[in-house]
Amino acid sequence: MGEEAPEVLLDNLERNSVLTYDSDSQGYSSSVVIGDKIYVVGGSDDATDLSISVKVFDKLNGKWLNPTVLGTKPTLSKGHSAVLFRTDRILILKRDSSLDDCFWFLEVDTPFVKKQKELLGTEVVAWSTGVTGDAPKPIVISGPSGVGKGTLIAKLMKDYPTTFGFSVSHTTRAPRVKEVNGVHYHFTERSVMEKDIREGKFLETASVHGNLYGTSIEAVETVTSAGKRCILDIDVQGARSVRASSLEAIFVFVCPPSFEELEKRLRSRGTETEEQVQKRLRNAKAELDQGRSPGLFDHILVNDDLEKCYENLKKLLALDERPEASCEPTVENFKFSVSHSVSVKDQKVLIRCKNNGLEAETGSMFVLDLSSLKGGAPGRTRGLYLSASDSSKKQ
Ligand SMILES: Nc1nc2c(ncn2[C@@H]2O[C@H](COP(=O)(O)OP(=O)(O)O)[C@@H](O)[C@H]2O)c(=O)[nH]1
Ligand SMILES: Nc1ncnc2c1ncn2[C@@H]1O[C@H](COP(=O)(O)OP(=O)(O)O)[C@@H](O)[C@H]1O
Repeated sequence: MGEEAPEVLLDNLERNSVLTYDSDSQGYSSSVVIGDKIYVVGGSDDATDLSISVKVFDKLNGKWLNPTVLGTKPTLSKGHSAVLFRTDRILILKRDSSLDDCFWFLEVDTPFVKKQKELLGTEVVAWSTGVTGDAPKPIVISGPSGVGKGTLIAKLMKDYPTTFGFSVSHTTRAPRVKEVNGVHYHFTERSVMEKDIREGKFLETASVHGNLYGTSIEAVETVTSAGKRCILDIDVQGARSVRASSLEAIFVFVCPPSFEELEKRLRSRGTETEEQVQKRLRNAKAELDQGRSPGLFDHILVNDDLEKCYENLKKLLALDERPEASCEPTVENFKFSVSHSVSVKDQKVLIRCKNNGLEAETGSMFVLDLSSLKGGAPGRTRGLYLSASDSSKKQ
């Protein structure tokens, strides 16, 4: 990468505006000026990498910065528009893409990105997929070892396979006999996991019973991209981290009816050595105290009779009223067919779609309302509302 900004950028520095252009070598790129930096989004330097690239140019010292790019990147498209939103993120609208792949946010100065800049000591940007509607909240389930979290989650997944998806954590602990890599956990070497943590791939991590555990951003996105509600089985430290993150979730703590019963279940499961059982029981005492501490968990369930506890879990997830929770788009069969132009006003993005080869008047207009945005990196940006504007209804 050269040290000089492309001419096309320099021409537009003063206007602080978005520029979108076609380039033979790089495909479709756009640049957005924010403060002293220019964010160039689009194209790819590497023919094997099919994701949209991001470059950052520092106007103060005239140098390109090499940003750490976090989150799942959007794939290259036939073009896109880029608009600055709330001074800390850029909304990318991909052309010719379906509703679930159309809206992306490149966060450049959100609280999450600021924190990652401090942690990593580099320039950081983070991608977050935009989703229409208010997707159902993920569910965090915590509780001491042997209390029955896995049993309850397995029942939920079996009864509602299209509604729920399990966030497959990474761990450095050894697999148990019946555990499958990639299904129950991603079993990982400590050195690999530590490297991934440094690279910002995790939503949260914790050291539990002497091993590292963590929820990767990808684990959550795999579930949500499949249109399912994410279930996280994580310890109390992890729950605390998720509480502090932008992933708005429902937090459920599962308690045993007694400590003796917990010990009995843990031993009868037969998956741990005596030494490991002792360690888990010691940790259980602290976890039970923390689980009951105010403000962390929304619900506490006592898992005495399994069926009763399962019914209570379903009730609090409102499954009896809303069996197939979904996040229906507000505009059906939406697709930016060929090209579009955008403008932003009062947290609303006006999108003018042009039909193939026809006059602009025959296109359609949509309004993307961003006033109820929630979430964001790491994870998805929810609460986008798309509606057809009056002029498009006339057609
Ligand atoms: N923070 C965090 N905790 C996790 C994660 N995955 C699993 N755990 C927790 O790690 C603890 C030990 O899990 P595991 O070794 O499967 O044993 P089990 O709870 O006895 O079945 C449990 O409290 C899990 O909830 C994760 O990704 N992050
Ligand atoms: N309500 C319950 N009553 C009796 N045994 C239970 C109950 N819930 C779970 N178990 C059993 O307790 C053991 C531990 O459950 P598991 O789901 O593995 O716990 P966790 O995932 O919280 O470590 C398993 O053998 C499971 O079959």
